[in-house]
Amino acid sequence: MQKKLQQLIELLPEVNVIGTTDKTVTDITADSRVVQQGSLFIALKGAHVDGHKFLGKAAEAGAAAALVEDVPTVIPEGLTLLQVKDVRKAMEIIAPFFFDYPGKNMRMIGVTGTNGKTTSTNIIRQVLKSAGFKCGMIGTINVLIDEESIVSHNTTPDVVDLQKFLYRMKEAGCRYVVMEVSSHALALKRVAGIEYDTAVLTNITEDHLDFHKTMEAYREAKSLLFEHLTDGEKPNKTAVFNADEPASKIIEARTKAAYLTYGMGKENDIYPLAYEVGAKGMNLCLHTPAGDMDLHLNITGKFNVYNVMCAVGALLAEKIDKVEIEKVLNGFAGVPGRFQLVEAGQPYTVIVDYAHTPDGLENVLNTARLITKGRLWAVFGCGGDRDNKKRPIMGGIALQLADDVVVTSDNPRSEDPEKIIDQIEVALQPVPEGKTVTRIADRKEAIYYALAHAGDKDVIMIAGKGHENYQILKDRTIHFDDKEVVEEYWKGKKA
Ligand SMILES: CC(=O)N[C@H]1[C@@H](OP(=O)(O)OP(=O)(O)OC[C@H]2O[C@@H](n3ccc(=O)[nH]c3=O)[C@H](O)[C@@H]2O)O[C@H](CO)[C@@H](O)[C@@H]1O[C@H](C)C(=O)N[C@@H](C)C(=O)N[C@H](CCC(=O)O)C(=O)O
Ligand SMILES: Nc1ncnc2c1ncn2[C@@H]1O[C@H](COP(=O)(O)OP(=O)(O)OP(=O)(O)O)[C@@H](O)[C@H]1O
Ligand SMILES: N[C@H](CCC[C@H](N)C(=O)O)C(=O)O
Ligand SMILES: [Mg+2]
Repeated sequence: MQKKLQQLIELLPEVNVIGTTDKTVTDITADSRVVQQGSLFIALKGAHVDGHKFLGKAAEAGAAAALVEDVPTVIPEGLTLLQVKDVRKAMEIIAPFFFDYPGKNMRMIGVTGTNGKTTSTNIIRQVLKSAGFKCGMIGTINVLIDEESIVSHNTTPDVVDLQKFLYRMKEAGCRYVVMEVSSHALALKRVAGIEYDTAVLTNITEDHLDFHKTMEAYREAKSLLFEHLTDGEKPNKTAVFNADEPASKIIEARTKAAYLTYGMGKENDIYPLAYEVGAKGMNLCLHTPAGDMDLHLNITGKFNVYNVMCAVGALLAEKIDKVEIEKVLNGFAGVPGRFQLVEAGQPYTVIVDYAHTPDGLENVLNTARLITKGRLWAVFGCGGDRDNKKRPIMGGIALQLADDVVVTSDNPRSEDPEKIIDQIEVALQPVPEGKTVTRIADRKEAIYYALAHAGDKDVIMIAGKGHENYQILKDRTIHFDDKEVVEEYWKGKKA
């Protein structure tokens, strides 16, 4: 992929060019560490550092030009500067153009909502693959360029990385892309230049208020996916809504696209005729416009009934065969770290789950209660540098729904772990008779405590970090994996 620098300059309405323009741009990036010979380096002012600091490094690495807001006193030799008022706006224009708008050549399915995106997108991808389509996927755990897996840093990457991934997917022959579209991505326009074919809403519950400030602003960000669905040239757009999510009605009124609804009520296009939740799976009979589906799933919980309906909605919007959907759903093994049972030879049940929001925690504890014959344990914490309003709410939910609560650390990031726990603990008192609350900041010790004190019939829910194999501390990131901690404990016990 390459473009003449002059072509990029012509895209920008107001630009001050310093240096020669007769150059070829071979790549674009906002990270000086990956600049190659001929790259256009985009200097972004980030939350931690100003990308303008790295103009020298970019030039040394061979950058042909740089997109900047500020012109340095000493311009690195050989670097052409494109000075604009707003680098982010310019980047939203340049990135999709540079990669020839790859989203136009593939069917794009975007899934937004607070919880359930990773689960639903994984189901959708597996069905599309099984139906014979090469498929790209972008989400919290990984980016998949057909079968090639790349570990994710964000749920939805920034505009340049996103367009680069889409380009690689197009080159790999992908017919479909299914992606998680986070509210950050919508608010920060990371998805600029993408025209979706099918847009899906899971739910909107409390999270990310550090960023959006109010639930209304959070909903408005999610709404953008649907409001802009019919912009552009692609035909046959469909929105898929969770009718049990109150925000759906508001958003529905704002989209001009045709839509499908799913929910518990019979007035919806997709609804359950019956379901039965078990420890390791569930039976689900689903009414759909393509006929009833008889499903025997390896994932469980009412929240997963919603995720299945959401995925089925997207797949039917894409006119995928019902038989194919049923076949794949019946074999779907679940997503790592989502209600994942850990088998380490222990007498009780241990579940690792990614619940890091009040709604997520409530759902998984309610589901776990259905399969608990003894006491229900909740081991959890809350992430640092994230919405702190959710902390006492999650504390209250844990105390209400579990018998034994062990409050610990999640990813403390730059915050003091003890102070985060203080904010959760506000809601962990008074402790009702028959329940216990234990505070252990060290996550490994907290998990060990639950493992050492649980009875044979108990269920231990270790929530918040799911698939994550790291813990982000103030000064460093360490290897940490909830599942491994459980396995190590039991290995030691048996030795
Ligand atoms: C608050 C936020 O969104 N931050 C994102 C932002 O980072 P930042 O502003 O801190 O960047 P920075 O470190 O200050 O660097 C500024 C610029 O200098 C560049 N740089 C930096 C160092 C260097 O040596 N050379 C260099 O060029 C960086 O590449 C960057 O372009 O730009 C980075 C690169 O695109 C993102 O990875 C990063 O997401 C961080 C990791 C993050 O935690 N984001 C969360 C809040 C987020 O976006 N979450 C949503 C929702 C999650 C969900 O609910 O599923 C998501 O979509 O992930
Ligand atoms: N439909 C749902 N409704 C409520 N909670 C859910 C739902 N699906 C999953 N959960 C809970 O949320 C957790 C995260 O699920 P998942 O990873 O599918 O969501 P996500 O939207 O991708 O999350 P993230 O925004 O962090 O990427 C699960 O581990 C479970 O606890
Ligand atoms: N995508 C979410 C994941 C949170 C996971 C949890 N373990 C935490 O660190 O808070 C976020 O960045 O807010
Ligand atoms: Mg996700």
